[in-house]
Amino acid sequence: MRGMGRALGLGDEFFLDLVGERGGADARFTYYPPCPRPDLVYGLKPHTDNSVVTVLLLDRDVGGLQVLLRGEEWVDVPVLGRDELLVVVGEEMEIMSNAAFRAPTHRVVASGRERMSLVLFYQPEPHRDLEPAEELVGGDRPAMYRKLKAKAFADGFWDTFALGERTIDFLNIKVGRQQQQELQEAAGVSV
Ligand SMILES: O=C(O)CCC(=O)C(=O)O
Ligand SMILES: [Fe+2]
Repeated sequence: MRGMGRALGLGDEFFLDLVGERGGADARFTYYPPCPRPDLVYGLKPHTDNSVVTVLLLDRDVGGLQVLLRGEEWVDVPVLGRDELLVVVGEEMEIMSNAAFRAPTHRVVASGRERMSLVLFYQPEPHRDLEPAEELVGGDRPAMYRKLKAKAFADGFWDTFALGERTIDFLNIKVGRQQQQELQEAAGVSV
């Protein structure tokens, strides 16, 4: 997260300060049993993560994780035969960064071999407001998401996952063009 703040010219502590010190991380350990008909089912269906960032310890031997590129092409995350950590941007970072970073859709395809992964979903402190950082909102880049509590966002995840939607869409957080103009006018920014 330090690198992400630095990449946007906002300093190392920027995102760490926004999420707070007591945000914590949910851990998920997933065992994917060998699947006799991998052509019929997913290991894990397409989704975006409900996190600021997700850190995955991938199975060192068996692949299956794929990322959707440009909304059309599934690309395999390579298996390198050693312990690898992969950092995935979550939807909460997409909101905080005003879409400077976007949460990628990803899935796990089933295979005939067993597979394991260990995943940590880093969360903001639940009482924090989740909203585009004002440093990343300007005249030519209006706020793309409206404010809500981090806890309200986190609570939306399982319904969202069941429906196969993004939490941002399910909770209707995206701000339309008209609303962006109103918000900017209220903030005294000319459009
Ligand atoms: O098991 C994996 O490699 C990915 C797991 C994942 O995307 C998730 O738990 O959200
Ligand atoms: Fe995921």
